[in-house]
Amino acid sequence: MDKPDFSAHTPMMAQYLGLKVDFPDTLVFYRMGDFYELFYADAEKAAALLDITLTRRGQSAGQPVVMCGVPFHAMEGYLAKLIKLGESVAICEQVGEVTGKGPVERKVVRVVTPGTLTDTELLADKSESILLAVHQGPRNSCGLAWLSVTQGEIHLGECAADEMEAWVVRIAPSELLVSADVTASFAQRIKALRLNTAQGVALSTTSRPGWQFDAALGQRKLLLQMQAASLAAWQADALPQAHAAAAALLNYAEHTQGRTLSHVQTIRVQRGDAGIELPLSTRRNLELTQTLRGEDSPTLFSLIDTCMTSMGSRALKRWLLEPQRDRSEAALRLQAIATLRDAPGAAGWQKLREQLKGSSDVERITARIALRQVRPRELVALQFTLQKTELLTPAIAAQTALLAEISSRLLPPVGCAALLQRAILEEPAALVRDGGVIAGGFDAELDELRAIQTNCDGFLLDLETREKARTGIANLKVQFNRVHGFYIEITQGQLDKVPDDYRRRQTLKNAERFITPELKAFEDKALSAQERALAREKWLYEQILDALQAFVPRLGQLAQALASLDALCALAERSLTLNWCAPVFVREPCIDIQRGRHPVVEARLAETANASFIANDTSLGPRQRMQVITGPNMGGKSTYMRQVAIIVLLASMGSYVPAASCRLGPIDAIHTRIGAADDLANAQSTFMMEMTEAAQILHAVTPREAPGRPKLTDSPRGTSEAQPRSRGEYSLVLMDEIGRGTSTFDGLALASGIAAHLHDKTQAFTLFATHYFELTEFPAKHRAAINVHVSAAEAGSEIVFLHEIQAGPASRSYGIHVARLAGMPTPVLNHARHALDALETGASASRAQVDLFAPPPASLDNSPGPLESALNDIQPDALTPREALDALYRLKKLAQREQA
Ligand SMILES: Nc1ncnc2c1ncn2[C@@H]1O[C@H](COP(=O)(O)OP(=O)(O)OP(=O)(O)O)[C@@H](O)[C@H]1O
Repeated sequence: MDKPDFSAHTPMMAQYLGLKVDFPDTLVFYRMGDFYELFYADAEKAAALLDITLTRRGQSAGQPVVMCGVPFHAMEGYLAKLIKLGESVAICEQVGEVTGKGPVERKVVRVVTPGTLTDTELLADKSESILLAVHQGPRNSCGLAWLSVTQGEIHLGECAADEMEAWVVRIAPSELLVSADVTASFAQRIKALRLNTAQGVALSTTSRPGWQFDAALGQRKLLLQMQAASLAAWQADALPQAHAAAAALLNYAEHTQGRTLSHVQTIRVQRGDAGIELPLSTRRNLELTQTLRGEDSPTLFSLIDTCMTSMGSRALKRWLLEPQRDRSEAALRLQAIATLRDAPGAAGWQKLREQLKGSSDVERITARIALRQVRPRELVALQFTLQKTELLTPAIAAQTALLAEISSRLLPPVGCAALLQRAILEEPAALVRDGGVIAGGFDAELDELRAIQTNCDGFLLDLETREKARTGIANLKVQFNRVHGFYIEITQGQLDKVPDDYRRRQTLKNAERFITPELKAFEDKALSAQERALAREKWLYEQILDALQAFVPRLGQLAQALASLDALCALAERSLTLNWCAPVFVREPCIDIQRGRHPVVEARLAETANASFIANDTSLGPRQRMQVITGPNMGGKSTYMRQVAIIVLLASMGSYVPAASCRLGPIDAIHTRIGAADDLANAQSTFMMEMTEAAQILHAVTPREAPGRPKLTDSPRGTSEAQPRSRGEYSLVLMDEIGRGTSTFDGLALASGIAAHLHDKTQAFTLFATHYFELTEFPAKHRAAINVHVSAAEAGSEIVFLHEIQAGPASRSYGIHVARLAGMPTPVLNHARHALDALETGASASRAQVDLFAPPPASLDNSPGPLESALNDIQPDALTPREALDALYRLKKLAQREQA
């Protein structure tokens, strides 16, 4: 395609605009000396986003040039900010020599986009930055391909088009590629996608030309990437929709990196139904990686992640978020954890963790080697890790199948560490640009060039002594500065002694600076040696990168092995520190937990209140599938339900669990509907949210009478066989307080309808917490449901939460007691008690009209209020003066509250 004519512009702006044409939607950082400059619309956008000054300078094509700039050495910080805001940046460097004729040649060397980050500074240590391509296929089919540029795997998947959103949300990409040719409604759905953050940020989406989403092209690219003749080895050969997505994905990744991704050498095909279904609402409600407020801690992940390396943390997060229905991998992990827990000495988890400590991020360094972006210090860190790893391998050899496999991959590639040790200085400069990277003795030519520089000092001292003697000037000095090079400095008073062969270089206030033919000859040699040494170092570094390419596949395997070992050791450590037990997988459908605990609540109680967590048992099976849970607010219903889901999830990922024992049958999904936070961003009311989520669950949970979960794709050629649900497989459903967002009768009616559907139709294992007492009658009519309640005891007018799950329905709700604990003013409580009595009597007297707003009789409440109780509790003789003063303040506060 012909480029537009920019001849009316200055040569520099014409060059800029010529480059910009290829990056219309990307901010172009145009290198000019020590700055990256942005022009015109890019400048206006960047100035606003980065809060930097926008200026107008000179004219081009008769218009002032609008521009802004950032210093080149501070570029990373600005880049990070822009990427976080979802922008992409093309970095355009000077690549040619200064010729004096026209602008220096420039080229875009790298494009940084939210989904293709490789810079250590821009990436979060513990999470991947994922690039996802989505392809809208024919007949309601959809193909997906995704990767993290710093990992060695490409993932493929196919699904029905209406499942697209669920897949995208689960993959949680940083950037999404979509064809410019998708239908308007598909484009609209993509636009509506939001990230899983507290604010629900819109996804960064990049449109790519339609022809890039081509199945045949994708297959060819994948074959080339894998250097294989068939994709069958990865079971990835008959996925045309995913291949089409892969074509666009690889093309874009290569385009941004400026080269092929030679380190990506594995394909992983994800079948939608191979994993335990873990919808976004479940991840959120169980606070797996983010709290409900959107913070990173305290969460289940922050509790279990005691990994020594960021590779380990990332692996652990993957295990947690992608538990599999097939439990063989989890069983292998459990076996390995058991061995690591008990193994003595060097083979035990403590010793291994000591060895893993301080290991570098081999996975990301390997990717950066393949992309030729690796920095000298990362290579030193890699070498250090490789040497440590050599010590690790013999320690864990062949204890269990998984550990044996890890140990076989842990072998560092032969010669890699030795090459790095020979080639790179122990403490190299940060960038090759500055020199000081290649070790002495690695290259004779470099050594020679460096020797000239090192001998410089000796030569200069020698020259100074000789010239002092020749001229008789005792304070003569031979020196160097960057601007003027070498010179001999003579003070004003001594100028008459200067010999004839001295040539004046510079005049200062009190001195003159000279050069001699001998010094000039030395200067030429020394300065050119420095330049040549720098050029030689850059060249050698490229040679080293070439040599390292051969190690990339083995380094990739090593990284995976280190990550798995680290994650297993962390789980071993957690199991011992937190007193967790090994779950037992059984074939028959059941969730049998004895003395189960909620690990995050338990940890928080221990930390903040120094209190212990009350353990509870759970028993669910085909004959007892549903628990209707009642009891006071704050009694622990939500905690109990969540702990069951968390234990099931931990077991399914292959971790020990917070319980005394746990038997677990096959589980295919965990669905949750727990407390609704208003989704104001999407203008949904609490009740609407509640009903939407409940409806999603009822649709998603597989009815037991159906043969299996719906197939992933309707594509006739799709091979992603839906794994039929085995007879023993059940979904776990948590329903918390459904129906509370509407009027009592509506809510009760809906809650009982939902309970009946879950019991009769879907037959899932269901924990159903409710504040509708009427629902405690549900088990009488539904054979597989039972009543349980969280216990509480009354002490006078106070309530004590026992947090124990007991058989049978709760006797009463204690709502007013809880309101009192929350500091509700006494008059309101009195009113509420009166209204409650009236309601209860009214209900028993066949719902006679109750006046909720009638004032309570004056004598209704004889029990002491908070102020009176506090006064009664005080024993003046037992108080120190300080305690007495504190008590006085407390009473005053209570009195103020009552008056409020
Ligand atoms: N088993 C337990 N042992 C100790 N403390 C617990 C236990 N369960 C819950 N708690 C404590 O009680 C608090 C309230 O628990 P939770 O939110 O589960 O109650 P709830 O019955 O669901 O209340 P609501 O109906 O108001 O939502 C928790 O934050 C925790 O501090």
